Amino acid sequence: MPEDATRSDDDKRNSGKREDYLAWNEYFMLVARAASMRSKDPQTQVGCVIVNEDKVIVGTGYNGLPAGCDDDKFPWGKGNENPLENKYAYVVHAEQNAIMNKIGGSIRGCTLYTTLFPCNECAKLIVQSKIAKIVYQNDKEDWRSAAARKMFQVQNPPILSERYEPSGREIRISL
Ligand SMILES: O=c1ccn([C@H]2C[C@H](O)[C@@H](COP(=O)(O)O)O2)c(=O)[nH]1
Repeated sequence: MPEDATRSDDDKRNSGKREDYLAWNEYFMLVARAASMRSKDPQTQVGCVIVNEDKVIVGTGYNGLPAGCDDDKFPWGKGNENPLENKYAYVVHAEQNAIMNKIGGSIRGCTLYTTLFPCNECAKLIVQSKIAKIVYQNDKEDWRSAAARKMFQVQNPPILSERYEPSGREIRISL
């Protein structure tokens, strides 16, 4: 029997590659979005992915408490007069976690995908790590992101930042 006779008609017609695969930007932003879903912050969930020049993910993170700090015992609010009772005193930012969690050595030249444009504190670490480019989804456009942009722009070469262009693709995943 010829080998071809064992293949279904569908197989024979579909001899090319799939065309609706995720684009790289969609893929990395989707992973950043998935990471953000681990956050316990009731207001703002941020996810971040660091990708090297070979398009390999070398770090991921989301905003959460430092190791050993119980999610149920530390505050998640932000309106308390006592700074010790606000989340800001404790939360590690998504970008900070992704940088801290990176596998391997240097992340020089990597691209950082984040669901929220980095604040000034994250920007300091991004600059020091020699990350080359930021792809972001949302921007609070406050003084913190302005300070971050200022630090990115004075680098030589500047750290590029690009707003993620939504593709319009909808993904429904049952877990
Ligand atoms: O670059 C950033 C900026 C902020 N975050 C985290 C820190 C907090 O958990 C939230 C911000 O909370 P708001 O209630 O919106 O002020 O986002 C981050 O991970 N990365």
